[in-house]
Parts: sequence; C-alpha cells; structure tokens
Amino acid sequence: SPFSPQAGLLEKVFRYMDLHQDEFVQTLKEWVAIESDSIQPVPHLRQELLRMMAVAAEELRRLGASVDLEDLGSQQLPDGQTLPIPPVILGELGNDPGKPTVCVYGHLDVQPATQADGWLTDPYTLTEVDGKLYGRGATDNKGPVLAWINAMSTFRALEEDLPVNIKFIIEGMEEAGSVALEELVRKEKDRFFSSVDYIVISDNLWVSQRRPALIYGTRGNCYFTVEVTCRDQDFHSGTFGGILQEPMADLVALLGSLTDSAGHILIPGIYDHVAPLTEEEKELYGAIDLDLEEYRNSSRVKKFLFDTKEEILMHLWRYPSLSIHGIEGAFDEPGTKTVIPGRVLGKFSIRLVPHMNMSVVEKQVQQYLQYIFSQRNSSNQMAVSMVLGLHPWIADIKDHQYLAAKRAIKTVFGTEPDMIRDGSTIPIAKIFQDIIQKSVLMLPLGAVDDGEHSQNEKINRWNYIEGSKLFAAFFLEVAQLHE
Ligand SMILES: Cn1cncc1C[C@H](NC(=O)CCN)C(=O)O
Ligand SMILES: [Zn+2]
Ligand SMILES: [Zn+2]
Repeated sequence: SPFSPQAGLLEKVFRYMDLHQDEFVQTLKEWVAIESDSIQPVPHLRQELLRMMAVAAEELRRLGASVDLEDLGSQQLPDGQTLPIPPVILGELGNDPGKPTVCVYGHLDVQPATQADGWLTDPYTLTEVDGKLYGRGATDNKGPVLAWINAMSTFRALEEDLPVNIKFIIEGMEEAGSVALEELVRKEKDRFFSSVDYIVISDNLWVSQRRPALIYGTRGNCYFTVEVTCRDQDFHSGTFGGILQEPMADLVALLGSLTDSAGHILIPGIYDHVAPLTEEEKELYGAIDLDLEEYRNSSRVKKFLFDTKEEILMHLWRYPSLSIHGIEGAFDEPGTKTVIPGRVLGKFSIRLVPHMNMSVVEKQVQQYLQYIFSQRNSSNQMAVSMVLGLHPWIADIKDHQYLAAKRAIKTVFGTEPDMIRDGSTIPIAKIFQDIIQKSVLMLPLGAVDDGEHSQNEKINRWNYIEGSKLFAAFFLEVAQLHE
C-alpha cells in the first residue's frame, strides 16, 4: 500500500526499472540470441545450451551470487548417440537467518524454431514491434528468469538491502522433460534446499491480456503408447490386402475407442476419483477475465466443445482430457504409396487432475484396451505401456506467499489477480512440493497471447518490465509476511 514504510523504497525500485528498461531488454536480446534448443538432439545445439547456462551463471556471479553448476552427466539417445546434459545452476545470494529464503525455479532451454516455420522475424533475434518483443524463449522462459534477475540487480544497483535470501535453480532440459532434475532435487534436499522457505515458478501465462494471475494448480499427464504388430516389415497391399488383419485397422479402432465425439473419455472408471466440484469452487470460474469469443477467434477455432467460459475453464483445469498425438510407422508422407504397415505405434496421453491416481489410470487403460482388442479377434500382437507419468499439482492458496503475491500484484497493477489453474503440466511443481515440502507458488508474467512453443513467440515489453517490478515487490511482501 502507498502508506507502508516500503513505499519509498519501491518507488525508487520502480523508477530505476523504468529508466533502465532498455538495458533489461538488451540482456534478453543477448539471451534469446543463443539457440538453446534442448529438443533437437544435435551436438552443436547442445553446445549452445551449455553456453546459455554458462552465460547465465556468469550473470548471477556478476551480481554477487555464488553459483554451482551441477553436472548431470549425459543423455543416451535411442539411436545410440550420447549428448551432454547441460548443468543445472544452483545459485544463492544472501544467507541472513533473519530473512526468508525464496527459491526461484526457471529454465533456459527453448523449443525449436526456424524462420521457415512461419516466423515473421528471425526467432533468435529479439525484435520489437509495437511494444512486443518477438523471439524464441522470450516468454518461455528466458524473459521471466531475467525478470527475477532484474529485480535482484535493481536492489544491488540502488545499494539497497535485499529483503530476502534468494536461491536459483535454473535448468536447461525442461522442454525435453526435465531430464535428471528430480534426482538432483532429491540429492540436494538436505543441503541446497534445506534453508528454502518458499518456491516460486514463473513459467506459465495469464488467461488475460492485461490482468495478472496467480496459478494454483496444473494438470498431470500419463503418456501411453499402444503398439500393434503383425510383423517387422511392411506389406504390399496388392499381394496381402484382403487376407490380413491389418495392424493399422486394429490401432485406429483402439484409438477411436478412447473418447466419444463430445470428448468424453470412454475408459471405465476414469472419472471415479476426480475431485468433486463444490459450490465454492464453481463460483471461482465466473470471476475470471476470459473473453471466450476473442479466445476462440484468436485460436482460429470454429467451435469449442463447450459454450460457456465456466465449462471451458473446468474442462481445461479440473477435468481429465485425452489427446491422441500420433502414429509411428504410419505412412504419413504425401503421395499414394500402397503399403500396409506391418507394425504401428499409437501415442496418446491423459491429463490428470486431483485426485486421480496414476497407477489406477494405468490399470484402467490397460484393461480397457485389452478388452477392445479382444473384441476384434485379432491375430496381431498388442502392447500397451505408460511411458511417462507426471503428477498433477495443486497449491493451498492460503499459503503466505499467495497472500504476498496478491499484495505485490495490487501494488504494481492496482488490481486483484485472476486465480487460475493451468491445463498443462509443470512436473517439477509436484516434485518440489513432495520432496522439499515447502509451499510452491506459480507467479506468471506473460500475457495469454504470448505464443509459447508456437511461431512468433513474444513477451510484451510492458509485461517484462512490470513483471520485474512485480518480483521486486514480491520480495518485499514475502519478507514482511514472514516476520
Ligand atoms: C513434456 N511433457 C509431457 N507431458 C507433459 C509435459 C510437459 C509439458 N509442459 C508444458 O508445456 C509447460 C507449459 N508451461 C506439457 O504440459 O505438455
Ligand atoms: Zn517453460
Ligand atoms: Zn515450454
């Protein structure tokens, strides 16, 4: 509030950030210029990723933090290749026992991008158009990581005492599934993390253009493969067509049995453990700033499965969903090849919500697909496996740091935040919650249209700079509440 003793300090911090915003944008430009793609398993990109981690470590050291680069060894790829896993940055600034310790998580790897994908500007040259800073990683997640660093460096530049001890855990393999991160968190539980009071993640978006949000839940994900094999080689459909039970026909029937045309999952029991909807929760959805028509139009979708904002949000956040992703071994090129694939591998995943249980879901999927397959009397082999299991996460919004974040938002943006969830998965949130057993907060700063993972990803200059202010204000609020 404007009458608190911190108001003068915050004024100074905000003024400094406004005056130095071009420097903050310049650093983001330098970081975006590093093609730190963790997805394509190419040695030169892996080198870029290593360079990105080194540049960030150096920046943190320059600001007075002590930094360890934790070696995570190497990654063995299915084709036999090995690539180094980029080290995880464990950094810390301050260890005053009188202050709370806030641990910030972020990642500096990015999704692949080439101009040929349909970018209007070079994805690795941060380009400003109408206050929008376009570039791969601008919002996911280099901009937010830098906003934390901007907050920290502003206190330093003003020779003001940081109100909290800060720890950083910054990884370079998030987009590839946070390879080896859980082990590191377990290993560091009683060392690096022992003094941590609060964990903050800024790796999602608001649901609005202008209204900030706090995120208190993310869905999990169970990823399945279902393989149907006749033999390890393709067939000619002229010489075998008509006398075979085709693996692709089995697979398409299996995949087609998973949901109905209204998106309802047909696997028996799958909705049994979904947390019941209370009246209190129901009311939360109405208050959220989402213009459904605008969202639908900007997504270029003719019609969603649901017509009201409330239903849409509930089906994104608090109900499971099943998506079919692809088929390995299918003929998917242009042209009219007359092949019968001999072996095909379907991929689908189920987004999990509280209080679904991963091993129960796995059994339900196994049993259902066995049943559907048995109905076909097929002589082919079917094998179902769950290749990835990521837990859903939900926060207690009565935690101190949610209150601190609300106050900081009020100070910087003059409004209450949207209290939202995210339908996608940040696996590390639940891992932090379980292993370190401290409160996890998701404090996003990007706008709904930032286009994470998409062409023309951007962060608004306004979000980047006001977000840096938000993080500085958050430090002060956390310190005050912690006393
Ligand atoms: C790798 N993976 C496989 N299943 C789930 C994931 C995580 C992925 N996470 C994000 O996109 C973060 C968005 N801020 C997702 O939810 O698909
Ligand atoms: Zn991210
Ligand atoms: Zn991402």
